[in-house]
Amino acid sequence: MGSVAELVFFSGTMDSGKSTLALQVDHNHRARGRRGLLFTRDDRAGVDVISSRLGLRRAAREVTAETDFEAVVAHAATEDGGLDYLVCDEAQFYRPEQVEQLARVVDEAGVDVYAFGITSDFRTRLFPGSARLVELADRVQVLQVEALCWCGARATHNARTVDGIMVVEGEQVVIGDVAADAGVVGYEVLCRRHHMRRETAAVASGSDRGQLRD
Ligand SMILES: Nc1ncnc2c1ncn2[C@@H]1O[C@H](COP(=O)(O)OP(=O)(O)O)[C@@H](O)[C@H]1O
Ligand SMILES: Cc1cn([C@H]2C[C@H](O)[C@@H](COP(=O)(O)O)O2)c(=O)[nH]c1=O
Repeated sequence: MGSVAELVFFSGTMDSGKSTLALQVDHNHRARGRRGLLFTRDDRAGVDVISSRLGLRRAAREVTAETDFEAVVAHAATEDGGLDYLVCDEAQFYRPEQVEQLARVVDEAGVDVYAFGITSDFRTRLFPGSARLVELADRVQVLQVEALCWCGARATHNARTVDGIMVVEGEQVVIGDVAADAGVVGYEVLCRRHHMRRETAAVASGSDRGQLRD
């Protein structure tokens, strides 16, 4: 507020509180009279919504491949009295060009951008949108709440399971959840050691469903 605008990337594994923090940041800025917009892409709960596992939920604008953030901000400046900040959830799914637009929104229009997303996919590879955010952000902030691996260590990586078995091949984007009843495709957060060993909680407990898939 009154200071130089920033592009901040809040990064963490799945289930580390990113969407909760996104809605808290929006709440705090809005409470002080700042004008902002919420964006997301492919939230688990559906389109046009940011949802947190703590139960918070707010309407948001759905980002598509066509979304042009500079145009949105320019339009708001002429029609709606301008914007002070953008909150951008699921930013890993944004196109690198859209992240560049966000950087220009900060530098040329003085609008703060708070982006939230996972850095790497189930193969431990960077999402293109997250890579661009790491490259361009003024600050990359790791979430304070530590998601934990089944062994108790800090979870740093996201594993994907298909029918309960960890996989390392497949489409980069498959919307899903970490809940035990997540469906055919699920996710589990692990420490690096157990991600590299492909040891999910089910494998560690020796359950039938927790076998290794070649
Ligand atoms: N029943 C619960 N009680 C307390 N905290 C919870 C509960 N369910 C989820 N959480 C918290 O919410 C976090 C997930 O928040 P969320 O914003 O949905 O994460 P992300 O967007 O990073 O996937 C969990 O790490 C946990 O701290
Ligand atoms: C690891 C990984 C995740 N996804 C998807 C799964 C979820 O829909 C989102 C992450 O949401 P969250 O709010 O951070 O829990 O990303 C994916 O498509 N591909 C992956 O490799």
